Amino acid sequence: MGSGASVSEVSQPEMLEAGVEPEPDPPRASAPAGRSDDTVQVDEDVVKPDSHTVDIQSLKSEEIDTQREEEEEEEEEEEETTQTVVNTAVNETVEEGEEVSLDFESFLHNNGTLYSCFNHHGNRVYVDESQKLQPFPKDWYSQGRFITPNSESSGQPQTVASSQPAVREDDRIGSIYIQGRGTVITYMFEERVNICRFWDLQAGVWLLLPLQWEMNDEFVQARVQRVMSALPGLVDQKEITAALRQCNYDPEEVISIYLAMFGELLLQAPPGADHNYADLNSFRALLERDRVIEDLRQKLQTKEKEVDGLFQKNSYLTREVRYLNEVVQHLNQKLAELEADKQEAREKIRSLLSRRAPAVPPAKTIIKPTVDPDQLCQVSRLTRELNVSNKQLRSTVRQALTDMQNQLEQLKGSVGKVAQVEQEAAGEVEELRSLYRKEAVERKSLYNKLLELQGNIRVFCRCRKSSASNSCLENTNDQDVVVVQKGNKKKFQFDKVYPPSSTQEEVFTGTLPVITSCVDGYNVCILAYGQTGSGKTYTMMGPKENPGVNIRSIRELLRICAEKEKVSYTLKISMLEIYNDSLNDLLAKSSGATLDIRVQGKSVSVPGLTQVQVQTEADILSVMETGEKNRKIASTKMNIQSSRSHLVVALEVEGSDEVSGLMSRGTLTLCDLAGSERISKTEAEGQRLVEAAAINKSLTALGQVFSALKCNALHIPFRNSKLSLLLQPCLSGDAKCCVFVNVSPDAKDAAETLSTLQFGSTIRQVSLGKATQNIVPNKNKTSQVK
Ligand SMILES: Nc1ncnc2c1ncn2[C@@H]1O[C@H](COP(=O)(O)OP(=O)(O)OP(=O)(O)O)[C@@H](O)[C@H]1O
Repeated sequence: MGSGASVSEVSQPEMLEAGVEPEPDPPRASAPAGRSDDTVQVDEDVVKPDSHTVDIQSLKSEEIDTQREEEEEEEEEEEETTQTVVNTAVNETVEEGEEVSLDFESFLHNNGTLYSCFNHHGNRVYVDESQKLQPFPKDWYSQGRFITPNSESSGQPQTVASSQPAVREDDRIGSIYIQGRGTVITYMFEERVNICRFWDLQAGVWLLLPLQWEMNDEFVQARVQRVMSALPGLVDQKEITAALRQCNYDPEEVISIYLAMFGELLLQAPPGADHNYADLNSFRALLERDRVIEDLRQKLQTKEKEVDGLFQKNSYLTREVRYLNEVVQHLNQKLAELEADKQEAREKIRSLLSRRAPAVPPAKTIIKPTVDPDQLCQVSRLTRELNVSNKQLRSTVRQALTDMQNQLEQLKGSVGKVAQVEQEAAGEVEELRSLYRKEAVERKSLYNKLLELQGNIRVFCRCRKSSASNSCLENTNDQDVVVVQKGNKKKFQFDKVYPPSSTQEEVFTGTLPVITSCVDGYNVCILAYGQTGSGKTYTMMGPKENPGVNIRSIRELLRICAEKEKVSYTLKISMLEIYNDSLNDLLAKSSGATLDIRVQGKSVSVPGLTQVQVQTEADILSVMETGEKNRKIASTKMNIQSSRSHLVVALEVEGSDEVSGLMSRGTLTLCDLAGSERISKTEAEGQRLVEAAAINKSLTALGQVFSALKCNALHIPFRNSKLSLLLQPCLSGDAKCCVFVNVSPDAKDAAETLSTLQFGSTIRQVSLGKATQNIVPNKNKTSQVK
């Protein structure tokens, strides 16, 4: 709209950008900040031809007609009313932050005089020759015309009606019902700079429609849904609405922009579809990190393949060398044999020659040769042949030796090259590994930051199933639960509210993120709080055929451990119960010995507590079964009910990373608290009274710890009970905690339900300090993260 619109038009986008919802009160008309002179001082500079209100009149001409009729009916009061308007306009002073709407116009009288006018709350005044404000006379409407900048430039004078800009076909006029405000008329301007606005009857101007209101509009909702269905990874409806505004409510344009920015990542729903990222930038950074890690992993795989190829080539060449060595050896052997043959032949010749030349008889004695000349010829031929073959053999062997030597030299050269390439590849692999380690650590820290943003303590409310027709719970939705007690209603908010119809699987899903953290080396605790019979044991342990959080979280933990091939994990389980403020080891071979808690600095331990090393789910189930059995035997012996004690199952997870050489140690503590109940209500006596008092004392101490954490007290009273002391590592700085507050929907339990929800509400306001990872370098490994 025009510059005559109120200051609220300027301030609204700032509110929307900051994600602040405006007050539901209708905006009041006021002067724009820094333009307080608009109210009274009318000088030539300020009073310019302007028709900012005219388009409004065209849209709402009926309203103006009605207004005029009313004015005629009140003709007697006209003088007085107009005078009041003038006085108001003249005397109006602008307080800081107050809004005034003034619309400036020029009126050309048929007598040729141009008057500066302005309109305040539907009342028009003009500036007369002596620069004084006068009420605009009614008969002047037929004695002149209002001039707009357009009509001036074209030189075509216009009537009041014809100066109103037409509403284009593409522009959309609608209405929306806003609670506390009624139905407001909305208008979506086609120009990109202008966004959804509504007509404020009171202020008489078009105001920006707050983003939150706009999200209620069916037209906008349909487009938001279109974007969300095309991009399941995009979950922030406010962001989508803002993007739609920027794209002139064109969902296809929004989809193509997001796809161009984030690729196909947004085509898949984020892990945990009910997950709402508090900080979309963290989510994007996380996705970006994942992409980098994936690239690095692929690079690492390529390099490893290259190294494998080189190793294969190397072993092939080694085999070749070995074969050639064998050939050389064989040829040497043959040469030796030939030498021996040659020697033998020589011997033979020598013997033949000696036989040919016998002892010389005395002179003149003619001795007939004893050797047959044919034989001799044969021998000499043989000798010649032998000599020739000997020469050939020598040259063949010499040639073969030279060839082999050459081949050996070549092989030596390529082996050297292979070694060099291998060395280079090993260096690259090491570099990639260190990058991978760095990225993995960074990813973990980002994941952890995400959890920190969501809060290190998450509180869930689970409503038990009920057969009673009277329910004290109503209006439950995803995060809110309302308790009705004696006609009074009280609403509580939690990270998630599980209605009676929720399944064990759905309830477990809420705890998934913290289980991943336990494997990464954080102390993690899941505990159930609530009155007796509200479903704590059902939530934590559950029946065998439909197990609860305990078994499911252990299963998930084992699955994550198995997934990490390069990390070897050692798991140890312990089980204890706290009855009447004393600790009983449920896995001890011999019963009876009570345990104590030792505190050293920040570490809390139970000396003498049995820890059993486990590997599989079956191992864990069998250990837990033993613990449960021991708990029952002990409770029967002492004539107590097992549910009158707190049960604490702790699973210690120690990981050793082969690649990074780092050691991590996290603990998953699963705690089924004894039922909170009022002694007066149960009318407990004797042993039962002592138990109830001990339970209440320990739960009160736990409540005091949460209250102290809530107000960041310097002293946190962990030592007030064994329960709170034992849970100290799960509730102080370096832990992540999920608390289930279990409630009964029965009307008769309304008081207990209310107090349980109040307890849960206190916990929800606690934010633990920054969680720290229990990671140390593995002493057996030399490599560490740099
Ligand atoms: N969500 C549920 N669906 C079906 N049955 C349930 C549910 N929650 C609780 N129950 C049933 O209600 C009864 C009481 O539940 P449970 O023993 O878990 O209560 P509890 O809070 O652990 O009590 P206590 O403090 O005495 O140990 C059990 O029979 C259990 O099977």
